[in-house]
Amino acid sequence: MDKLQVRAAGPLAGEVTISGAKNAALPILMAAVLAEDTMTLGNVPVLRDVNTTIQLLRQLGATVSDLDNSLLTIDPSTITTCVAEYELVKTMRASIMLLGPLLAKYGKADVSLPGGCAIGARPVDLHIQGLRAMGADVKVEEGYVKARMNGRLKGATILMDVVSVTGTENLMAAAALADGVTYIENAAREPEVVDLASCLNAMGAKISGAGTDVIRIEGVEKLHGVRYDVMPDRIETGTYLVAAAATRGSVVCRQAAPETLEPVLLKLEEAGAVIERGDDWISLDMQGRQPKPVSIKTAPHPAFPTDMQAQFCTMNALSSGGAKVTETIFENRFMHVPELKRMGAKMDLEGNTCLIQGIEQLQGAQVMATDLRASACLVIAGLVATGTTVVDRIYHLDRGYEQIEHKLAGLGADVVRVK
Ligand SMILES: CC(=O)N[C@H]1[C@@H](OP(=O)(O)OP(=O)(O)OC[C@H]2O[C@@H](n3ccc(=O)[nH]c3=O)[C@H](O)[C@@H]2O)O[C@H](CO)[C@@H](O)[C@@H]1O
Ligand SMILES: C=C(OP(=O)(O)O)C(=O)O
Repeated sequence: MDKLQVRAAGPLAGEVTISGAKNAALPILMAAVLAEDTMTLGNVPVLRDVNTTIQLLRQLGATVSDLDNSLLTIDPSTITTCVAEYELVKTMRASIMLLGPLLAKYGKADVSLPGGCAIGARPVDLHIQGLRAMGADVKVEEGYVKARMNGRLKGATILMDVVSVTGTENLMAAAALADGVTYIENAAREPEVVDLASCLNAMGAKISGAGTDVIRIEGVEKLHGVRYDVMPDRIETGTYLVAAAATRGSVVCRQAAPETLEPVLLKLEEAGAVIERGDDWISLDMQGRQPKPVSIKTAPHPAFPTDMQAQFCTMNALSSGGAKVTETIFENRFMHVPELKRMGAKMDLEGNTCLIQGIEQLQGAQVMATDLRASACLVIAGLVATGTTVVDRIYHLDRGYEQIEHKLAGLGADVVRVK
């Protein structure tokens, strides 16, 4: 199993090119199922989750090219089965986003239940309720969500009890081919929802309101293939910005989307970073200063993203004072805290809040990555720790960060992958 060996090498400095967003690429790849002909997707990140999605689509019978220079073609017209098997689904929760598109296009879908994961139970009840509201017969049997619809789904008004990103995406994609108008109320407003809506609209869908909490989808009979470029990854961008801040360094993120990252940039400024932004770049400069503590509370967009919480825990652990980090989205997303404590961090959990007292330096240790962003926060910790930090189980990291060791090395970090 691969590990990352990290040693402190001073402040990070330089430029890093941001990849396409995992959380936009995955729903867009799954929504390709809705097209009548070939989709050509650009800026697709080379990630384990993208690879899993390619395998899932091929298992359905779709003709999918190999990922070449961030380009991927998907011809869904060769699909022969609507079953997404457990073996692949269990490795990636986002597989549930095949449910809506398969059901809308073929009238049936059997998608394995993804199960719980390290950060929380993550039920899919809202996905199921929404499809039922559109007239589908949906059962959970033998570990599978089995959905059936005779004819087209029917437009409906769906009120989401909880703001759900993939729930909104699944239902929006399904409604694109429904008969009539669907309203999704209390919809997720994340930029990745907007990117999926833009892709669907380019395919011929009639979606308005994406990015607000009410999305209107006027169903159409058919969608066609298009060429579409996936948006930049705001969480990858935020991770490199925090890595630079924690090391008291500087970084320029190229091919980024600053407008998708406002809550993170504001908190980095509060930490003392000098931030500048252009159309597609963001720079951060700590001018050698130790980060100031910043308290955060995660919540749905446009508030502070849960996917940046772990990285901010590390930055606060190295800050000049005390901070409070509150997680409101996932019930178990502090698995990194005991690992950071093994590196000498001063932090304590009280319910869904982590109380952190910053110190000057952490100590290298062997640590275990438990989920994607927890892994990233441990790598950042290693960049400023004495001695060597070995981060185990980095297959989590490979789900969401393209070539992290090469990108960090480009910024002057001493990070090596060991087999
Ligand atoms: C592939 C992808 O885009 N993943 C992102 C997506 O995950 P994902 O879409 O799975 O997360 P959700 O937005 O659905 O989860 C938000 C909350 O809603 C709850 N919930 C969700 C669905 C449901 O049917 N019932 C229910 O109760 C969840 O348990 C959680 O407490 O948004 C999360 C929150 O921004 C991010 O951390 C993930 O990186
Ligand atoms: C939790 C995440 O992803 P997923 O929903 O794919 O598990 C994440 O990207 O931080």
